[in-house]
Amino acid sequence: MDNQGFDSELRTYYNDVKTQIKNEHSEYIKKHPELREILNDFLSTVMLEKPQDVYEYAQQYFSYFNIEKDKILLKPIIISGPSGAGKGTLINMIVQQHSDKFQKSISYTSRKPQRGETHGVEYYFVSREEFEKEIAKNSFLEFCVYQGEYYGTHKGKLESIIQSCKIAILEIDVQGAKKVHKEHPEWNYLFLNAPSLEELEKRMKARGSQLTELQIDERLKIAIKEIDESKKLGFYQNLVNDDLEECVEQFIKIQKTKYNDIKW
Ligand SMILES: Nc1ncnc2c1ncn2[C@@H]1O[C@H](COP(=O)(O)OP(=O)(O)OP(=O)(O)O)[C@@H](O)[C@H]1O
Repeated sequence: MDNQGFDSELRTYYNDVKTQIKNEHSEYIKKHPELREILNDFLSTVMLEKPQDVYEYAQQYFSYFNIEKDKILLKPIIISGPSGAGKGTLINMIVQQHSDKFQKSISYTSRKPQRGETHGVEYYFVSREEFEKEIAKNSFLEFCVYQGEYYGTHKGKLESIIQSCKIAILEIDVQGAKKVHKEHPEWNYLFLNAPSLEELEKRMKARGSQLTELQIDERLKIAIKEIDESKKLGFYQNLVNDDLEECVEQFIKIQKTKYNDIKW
């Protein structure tokens, strides 16, 4: 390439950056002799076995490093259900009572925190720009726009729950769950409902945040649609939240049958 057009100051700058990166890299390699070992071993076995599909071979070869002795990675649970069914209440109760087994997956959102909300508790509150950067990096398992704001499940955050050997619980609406199911049909999907539409309406009205009659009507219409669609999808296990204590018990009973390789 002809470098003559380069401004000399810019060239010096680039050279400095290049040297700096080179130094950083060699320092890192010096600190991690295992890197050379791993790569040498990998190349040697590739030369030895000469696989047809090197990508597939590499995937299998390196998956060995994920296996920690006795470490059991548990499938997440996706909970959907109409507004007012008690998803949030149920999840909080489960996580409080069984903190050794379950952990709530906290979503990212671009909306501003409301009074009393804390970053990392209700949501990870990020700016719209940060959220969009993460979308570009394909960091979300699923995301949606609700009332003009982004909401999504960050793969990295979810992975760290899975790696801690806990069952991650994700609250995701039916549309989001549909997307996740396409990628992970083996995960567990639970549809929580109130015992009746009347009870659903009662709970919506009883909630702190005052909803207008119109908003409640709107939510009930969406609820009917969601209940209908959940039945058609066929991958949900149904759970009715009538008495909360009983619902928690029922939830645990279901999970005992699904996760029988852990101590209950
Ligand atoms: N078993 C129950 N019996 C009576 N009330 C309940 C029960 N479970 C939850 N509730 C109440 O119903 C209301 C809605 O609960 P919650 O906010 O957990 O619902 P949600 O499904 O998470 O709704 P949204 O999707 O709108 O956030 C709350 O006031 C909660 O205290």
